[in-house]
Amino acid sequence: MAARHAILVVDDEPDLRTLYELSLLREGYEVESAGTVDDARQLLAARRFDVVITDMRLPDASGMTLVHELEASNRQERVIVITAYGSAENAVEALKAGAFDYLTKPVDLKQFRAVVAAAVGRRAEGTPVPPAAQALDRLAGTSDAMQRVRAMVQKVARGMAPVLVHGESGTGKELVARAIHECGGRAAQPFVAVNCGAIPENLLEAEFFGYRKGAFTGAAEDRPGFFQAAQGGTLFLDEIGDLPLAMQAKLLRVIQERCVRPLGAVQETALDVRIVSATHKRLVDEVSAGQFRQDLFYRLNVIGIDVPPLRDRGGDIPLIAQALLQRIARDAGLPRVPRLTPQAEQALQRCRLPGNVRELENLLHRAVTLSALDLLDEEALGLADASADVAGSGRAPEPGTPLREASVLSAAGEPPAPAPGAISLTPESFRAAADSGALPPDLARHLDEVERIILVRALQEHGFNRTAAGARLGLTLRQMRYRMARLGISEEEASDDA
Ligand SMILES: Nc1ncnc2c1ncn2[C@@H]1O[C@H](COP(=O)(O)OP(=O)(O)OP(=O)(O)O)[C@@H](O)[C@H]1O
Repeated sequence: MAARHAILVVDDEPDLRTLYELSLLREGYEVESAGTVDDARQLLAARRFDVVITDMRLPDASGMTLVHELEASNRQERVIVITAYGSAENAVEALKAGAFDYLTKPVDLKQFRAVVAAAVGRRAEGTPVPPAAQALDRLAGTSDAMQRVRAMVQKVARGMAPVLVHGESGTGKELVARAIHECGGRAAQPFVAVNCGAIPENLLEAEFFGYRKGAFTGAAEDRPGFFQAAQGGTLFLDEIGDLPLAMQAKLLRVIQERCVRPLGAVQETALDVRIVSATHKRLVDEVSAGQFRQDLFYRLNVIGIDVPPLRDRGGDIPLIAQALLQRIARDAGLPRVPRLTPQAEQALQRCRLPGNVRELENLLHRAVTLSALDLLDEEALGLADASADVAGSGRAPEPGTPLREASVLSAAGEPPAPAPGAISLTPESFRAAADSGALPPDLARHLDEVERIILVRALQEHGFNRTAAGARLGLTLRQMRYRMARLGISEEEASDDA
């Protein structure tokens, strides 16, 4: 039986009030009820509740008034609003104003119990959770933009409202999503991150919703999908803009109905999952172009958080670099955390980093790997010649002058690129590269770097047309997009393709 959490029910219809009360009492909650906003105010003035469940339409005022008042007075109560069928705008407005969650009339009692349990349950579980401050601290930077992002994270973490994080590749969208999860009441529950652009189209349903043994050829056993895996926690849908239209419709249904039916199953399972999605695309444009469902956009984008590109917060680079170096040193088991010389910090701030923080991270990783020194200068970063490459200039790189890329390649033991133009990497040149020079201390990262260089070069050769660059490398557009996203290659330059 649930702990004695106190719930206030506000509804002017006596029958409904009784229905909610009975249902809650049966779950072991302590319940009080009110028929008007004014009655509710009096009860709230006399004591604290854990949850307030309020109808939107009340005789003396709107349920929104209560949401606003509780929010303004910093009360701890979580508010669940009950909206009329088909009034999604009200639900969105309530979530934006700080409501924890909403239910639509006619209220399904199973869902009602699940939403109330979510509102009170997580607090009671007592599982140790990482302190919220840690999650926020991982988002380094003191710029106004980052402070705004952190404030938003803290604000939205408390509720269930779907959040859409927007920003260029590598800006830290996933870090923001994790911070939302860790700062909220779901921190002790799973955080499941899914790259929507990376899953082959024919597997999407099975991966998202799971399947039962025998549902299709090869389904040898029952398997839960991402939704089931995220039960009680957060599902992070990265690159949501890459989801094919047919799958968007299915996703919308699951989000609306809050239950999922695995392939081959008869029964649906109720879901308690918070959705945070991310995209580098302007989804509004995708909606106009008919590439993204408007109704799904509306569902996902209840709260929007914009993570600005690194060039717009260049002043944060030293702090972010320091945080990244700490992590790199820890992962590599280094006895001391390498530092940057002031000149190296300045060079980094002048540097064009289209791949944003991920590119900065790769660059530092490379420097730490290749330099035995604790103090990293411009040369160690491969930026000695890059001083003219001004951050924020918005200039496209000169064709054939991928400064950093060329320096990596030679550092990794391959002959430097003859600029301009591409090198054809024959099996022999691979062999030569692999045979000469030091063995990489981290093969996966080394291969990532090589892949990145090749992709960037192909993109440059093909005027940043991803389709053509992909075709040149034997990759489909989908594979190309995924690889670019994974390696933090800016889509900004590449987005003008056919
Ligand atoms: N403000 C920051 N402080 C410290 N590290 C950061 C910050 N922002 C991002 N990072 C780090 O940069 C890397 C890229 O971040 P993340 O994966 O969150 O970006 P993303 O926008 O989700 O990328 P993509 O669009 O390619 O999925 C990660 O290693 C992350 O930890």
